[in-house]
Amino acid sequence: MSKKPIVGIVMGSNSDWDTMQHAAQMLEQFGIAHEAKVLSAHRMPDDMFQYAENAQSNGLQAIIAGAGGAAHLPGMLASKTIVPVYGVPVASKYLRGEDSLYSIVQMPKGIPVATFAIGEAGAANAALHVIAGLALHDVDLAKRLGEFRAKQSDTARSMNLPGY
Ligand SMILES: Nc1c(C(=O)O)ncn1[C@@H]1O[C@H](COP(=O)(O)O)[C@@H](O)[C@H]1O
Repeated sequence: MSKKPIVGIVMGSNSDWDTMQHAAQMLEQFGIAHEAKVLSAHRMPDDMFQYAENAQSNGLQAIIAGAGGAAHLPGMLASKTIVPVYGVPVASKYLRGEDSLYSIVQMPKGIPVATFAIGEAGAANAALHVIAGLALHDVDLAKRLGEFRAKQSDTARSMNLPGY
């Protein structure tokens, strides 16, 4: 994307990309300029702090942060920026992402992270939620989001069950 990113997608490891690419695809589909990078609170804390500190001045309006296991990345980002953080729990190897979910969702009062479902649906929905926020001030985007929803309804209406 050549336009200046307004949404940052970050994740603790490149092993999270299978999940987080669904956020990127959704933003791409709606033409929202974004960036995607690996950023770990645990493995590169100084980089993570710098990213959060510069997020607002760099023009980011939302950060979608995915992490698995001891998923501190979204919460630590939120503690260093007032740009809204949308957390995506990535499914972990041993606890299937329940650890990621609880790590992200149980933020202390005062430092919010909007937390989504574990995995692919959570990543896509985080992007859709960001898009919905942007659409409040963008008539064309609102129209396209409405069309997306209508198409989804049509697909659901046309679902048949074998024998019924
Ligand atoms: N939860 C975090 C953080 C963090 O929160 O800073 N950094 C990496 N990780 C997670 O570790 C998992 C395993 O990472 P590797 O696959 O690289 O071993 C990933 O799901 C990543 O998000």
